[in-house]
Amino acid sequence: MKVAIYGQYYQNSTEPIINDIFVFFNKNNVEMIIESHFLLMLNERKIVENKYKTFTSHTELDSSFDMLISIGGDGTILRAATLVRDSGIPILGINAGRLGFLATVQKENIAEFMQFVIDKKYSISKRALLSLTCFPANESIDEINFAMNEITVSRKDTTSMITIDTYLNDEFLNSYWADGLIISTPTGSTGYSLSCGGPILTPDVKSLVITPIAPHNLTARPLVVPDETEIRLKVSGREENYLVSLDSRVTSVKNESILTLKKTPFQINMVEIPEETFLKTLRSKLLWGQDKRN
Ligand SMILES: NC(=O)c1ccc[n+]([C@@H]2O[C@H](COP(=O)([O-])OP(=O)(O)OC[C@H]3O[C@@H](n4cnc5c(N)ncnc54)[C@H](O)[C@@H]3O)[C@@H](O)[C@H]2O)c1
Ligand SMILES: Nc1ncnc2c1ncn2[C@@H]1O[C@H](COP(=O)(O)OP(=O)(O)OP(=O)(O)O)[C@@H](O)[C@H]1O
Repeated sequence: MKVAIYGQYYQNSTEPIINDIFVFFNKNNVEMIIESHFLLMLNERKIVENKYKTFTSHTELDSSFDMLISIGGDGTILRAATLVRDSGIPILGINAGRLGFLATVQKENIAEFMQFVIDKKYSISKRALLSLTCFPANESIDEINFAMNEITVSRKDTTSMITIDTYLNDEFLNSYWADGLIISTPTGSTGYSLSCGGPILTPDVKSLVITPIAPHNLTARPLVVPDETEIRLKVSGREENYLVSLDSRVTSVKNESILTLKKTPFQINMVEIPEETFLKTLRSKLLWGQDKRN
């Protein structure tokens, strides 16, 4: 078995996690290829030896890898997705961060859960992604053009709201007057969209959610549409530019540009361990059932 190991940060809490993973994988003859910046961080702190092979970019991750293990929080998983791209390599998240909604393996259970990985006792949860075309073209979007959580347009350098003309499959939907608009995948429905009043979708639902951010049209509400819908946006406002984000990546786009959002032809494969299903994560991470009345 061959796995890629990726992390963004080093903290004191990293050492026991890395120890657990490395001891377990070495004992079970799993080949580990480590992202070069992460290995450098670990080498500097003398946590792992320098004997491991490394990778630096998505071009080196091919079908010979069985899995990518992401060590960190949800932000690290979103970055990991930009490494695997359309390769189909499944991602497993070990939560070294705070919430870890997508990073489902808790650091207390690493050896137990890695045994599931070796025994192939896991399922794959396919996550739909969104991509964006901008007219006129915008180079910084073209570089990594997909989002696993959401694509958001929002105001920039001003408190003044923006107007977002929105079309679904060429039919006019609405002109939102708001701080911004979120187009979320089912995966992203528990992220930013949820904070703005959007519904939670289970990961396998074939839909997108259009959620306005603080709309001044008080009747505007989150809307669920089929994920085959082509969504076109035209933003206008007092400033010359507005912000477009794809997950954690942000760029600036000129007013009146035409943005076209579509589901990507490929999906990201997330590893789902039997003990850590989406429904269990909902209960544990969103504290469902904590109300003492039931
Ligand atoms: N007000 C908000 O809730 C808000 C605002 C901006 C961005 N976000 C989310 O943060 C993501 C980017 O993450 P980051 O690490 O760069 O920013 P960050 O460091 O600000 O973290 C945002 C928080 O959102 C959580 N999160 C991210 N994706 C999630 C998901 N699919 N389900 C449940 N929780 C999720 C993370 O665990 C983290 O606690 C965005 O894609 C967006 O979904 C949320
Ligand atoms: N490899 C790591 N080792 C130790 N701590 C880490 C590691 N990666 C992330 N962290 C901790 O988790 C924090 C958040 O990480 P990350 O940006 O990946 O997630 P996030 O998007 O903020 O989501 P979450 O709320 O799930 O942590 C970091 O600031 C750091 O404190």
